[in-house]
Amino acid sequence: MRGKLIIIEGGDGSGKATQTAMLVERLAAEGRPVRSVSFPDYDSDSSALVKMYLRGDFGGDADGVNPYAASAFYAVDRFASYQTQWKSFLQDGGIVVADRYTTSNMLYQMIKIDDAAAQEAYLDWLWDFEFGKLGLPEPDMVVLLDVPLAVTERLMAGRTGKTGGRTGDIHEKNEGFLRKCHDAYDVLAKRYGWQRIACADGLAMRTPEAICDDVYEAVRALWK
Ligand SMILES: Nc1ncnc2c1ncn2[C@@H]1O[C@H](COP(=O)(O)OP(=O)(O)O)[C@@H](O)[C@H]1O
Ligand SMILES: Cc1cn([C@H]2C[C@H](O)[C@@H](COP(=O)(O)OP(=O)(O)O)O2)c(=O)[nH]c1=O
Repeated sequence: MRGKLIIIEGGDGSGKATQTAMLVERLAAEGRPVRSVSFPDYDSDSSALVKMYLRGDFGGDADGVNPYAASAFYAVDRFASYQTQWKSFLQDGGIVVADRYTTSNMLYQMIKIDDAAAQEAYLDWLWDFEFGKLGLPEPDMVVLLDVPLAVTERLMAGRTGKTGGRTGDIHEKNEGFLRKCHDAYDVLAKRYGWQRIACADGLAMRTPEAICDDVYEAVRALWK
């Protein structure tokens, strides 16, 4: 029987890597077969075009890079990861916890499009492309780490990019991007029924443990 695919989604620095690791640890402690994956898969050659994109090789302004092309770079990176690393694990009943997934394309690429009807068309295309045409598995649950914009900005200060650019990737350079992302959360969380987890109390982050408790509670519904 197929296992479960759980996505941990959120803005840059929202705690995805932290919560992914904590959730995996908790599920493993219950004796469940579980592993994590992370996208982009920077360790794999399949992320080459994503790295070129984030470095600015197709243009230093992310808004100027065709969202369909950029989506395809990330989607084929996921395809390579799925086929070579975790397809059989999931199909044999394993639980896969993913730090980012198709949901990140929904967020970061959709916001390059201004027109609402064109955004809808993009989302429909993306769903069909990744889950239909490429045959990637649809998530069983998407957990959105909900961090207010002001808190995100504070957390991100001082972080450096992972893709080799001295000042971070082209998304991080684009200030408007962060705000647009937060606005898009609402739309996407409602449209796709994502589980929102409040990660801050006012301007302060809640502890990773408190957030993990809420993530775990949400995820438990998958086995009820
Ligand atoms: N609940 C939290 N409160 C304070 N700091 C946190 C919390 N969760 C994560 N962090 C820290 O914030 C930074 C970004 O976290 P990380 O899990 O790498 O986020 P992401 O994967 O979303 O970029 C790290 O330095 C991490 O230790
Ligand atoms: C996985 C994925 C990431 N992205 C974007 C989100 C980030 O801005 C960028 C790099 O992802 P990531 O390295 O996870 O960013 P960060 O560590 O800054 O949180 O790629 C997409 O646009 N589509 C995708 O499918």
